[in-house]
Amino acid sequence: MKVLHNMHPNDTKHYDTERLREAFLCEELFQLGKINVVYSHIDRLVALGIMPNSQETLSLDEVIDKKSFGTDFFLQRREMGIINLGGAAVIDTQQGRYTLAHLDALYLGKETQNISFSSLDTQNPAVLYGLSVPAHHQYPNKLIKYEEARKVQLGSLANANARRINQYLHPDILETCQLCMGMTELEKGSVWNTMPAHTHERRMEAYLYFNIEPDQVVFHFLGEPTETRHIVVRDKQLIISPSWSIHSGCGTKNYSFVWGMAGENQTFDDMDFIAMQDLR
Ligand SMILES: O=C[C@H](O)[C@@H](O)CC(=O)C(=O)O
Ligand SMILES: [Zn+2]
Repeated sequence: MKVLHNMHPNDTKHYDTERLREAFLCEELFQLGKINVVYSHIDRLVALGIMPNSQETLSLDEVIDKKSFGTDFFLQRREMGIINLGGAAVIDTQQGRYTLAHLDALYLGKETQNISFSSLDTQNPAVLYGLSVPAHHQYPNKLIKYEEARKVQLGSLANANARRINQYLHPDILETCQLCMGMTELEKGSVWNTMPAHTHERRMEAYLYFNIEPDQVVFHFLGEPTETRHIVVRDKQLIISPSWSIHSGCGTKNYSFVWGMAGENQTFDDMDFIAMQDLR
């Protein structure tokens, strides 16, 4: 398990490229036949990269033992959201079996047990991206198909930021303790996400970029609004963004990303937008 620590904005000003990448970026979350786990001390968010091959089932309990989390099983005091970025997947739990097509999502509430993952298509393995945060109430498990996600159209081609936001774990779709999750798809010819940039003091955010071809990159912008830095991000890499940091990106071509938020509220519109004149 990879552990990422908190960073202070005053320290972050002095980070060089290597140190920035160590603190904010996870380069290799997905490996075929494996479950990879990243533990961030920011809001105790856990990111999981789960890539079952079609021959074997991957069980969460085999990777996350009692010692790593101090509980009898992973979701004893946590909730989790999963979005499938690959081929069809089956997720089995003691509470039920769920089939996820490409870009379907699943919410697993507190106390869900015996979770395992498998791929249905031998040619096209499932790529399951999970986020988990502490939870103190049990809400029902729920499959949210791509078509059922709440759609929001933002930006314009003239501003190179036309994009569709798909909200899966959102208060209008289902109740969760704190986790919110969605996926943003940029239209062809659009390259900017989340500009004008914002912060949200009460929530951290995680960005998992995908649909980036090998010869393309995204420049992810972070830092305090008056002390911005960038990290070059490639396909299926994860950025952890503390609440004081902007989180925005510009690609060499259109791309997609999964965003997830955790913290003390789920009020999407309490963001502090940064005026373009104030960015530095
Ligand atoms: O606080 C909200 C998150 O940053 C994302 O919803 C932003 C996003 O997906 C976008 O603007 O494209
Ligand atoms: Zn945000």
